[in-house]
Amino acid sequence: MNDEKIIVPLDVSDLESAIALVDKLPQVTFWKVGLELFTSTGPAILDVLKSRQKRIFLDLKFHDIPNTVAGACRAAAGYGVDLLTIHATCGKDCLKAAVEAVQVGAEKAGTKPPKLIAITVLTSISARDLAFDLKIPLELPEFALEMALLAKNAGLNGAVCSPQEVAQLRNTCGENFLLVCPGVRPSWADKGDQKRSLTPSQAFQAGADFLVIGRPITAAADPVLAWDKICEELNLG
Ligand SMILES: O=c1ccn([C@@H]2O[C@H](COP(=O)(O)O)[C@@H](O)[C@H]2O)c(=O)[nH]1
Repeated sequence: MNDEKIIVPLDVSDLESAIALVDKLPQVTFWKVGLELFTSTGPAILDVLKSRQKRIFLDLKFHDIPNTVAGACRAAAGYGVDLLTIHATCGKDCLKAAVEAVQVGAEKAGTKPPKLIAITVLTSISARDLAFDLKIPLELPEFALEMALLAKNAGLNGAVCSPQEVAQLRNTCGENFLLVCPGVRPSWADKGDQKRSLTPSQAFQAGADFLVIGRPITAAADPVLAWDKICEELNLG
């Protein structure tokens, strides 16, 4: 295991702040670009990250009808990013269309297709939210597993899941299915809106391939110190 397994989100609203964060943390090799930054500033940040030889997780969480999602996936695959997200709850037809679309988009742009990974159940959703607000009749771990299997059977490369479900998904979906865990919190960090979290070492031990850790680092008084503390706790060099 090494520190390239920790992905840090650039959850800021403008390009200047994003670049400042990237420059403040040169140790970070894998950055996540999500809805806030991409919606406010477009793809410019992707070129900045590529020019600094960073890996990119484009976390746009597509969720729409198959034709629309396929179009978005074709476009996103052309950016030459490493990871791309879609919600598993788009359904089987949509997931299959997305799998084909990333290949087509990447080929047209002459780039490597991104690994397409499906959101199972957002880490900000509790078991109570799922049952009482979303009216899903399955227990949360079972629903997360069903979403991961739907994605796997549709040909996706992996899933995004909470560290609390990662062991079960690893056991069922196998070693080659990529499992990326947000909702990770060191014992000293505030949980914020994350409702199903574990610590970084617990998440890796449970079988995560990659962790997404944002505010414990980016909102810390000293982000470099917070990053070093997490790496130290994980014995990473
Ligand atoms: O289920 C999900 C899917 C994506 N995310 C994203 O991960 C980061 C987490 O940031 P923190 O500051 O560590 O909470 C954020 O960009 C989310 O959009 C998630 O949290 N849960």
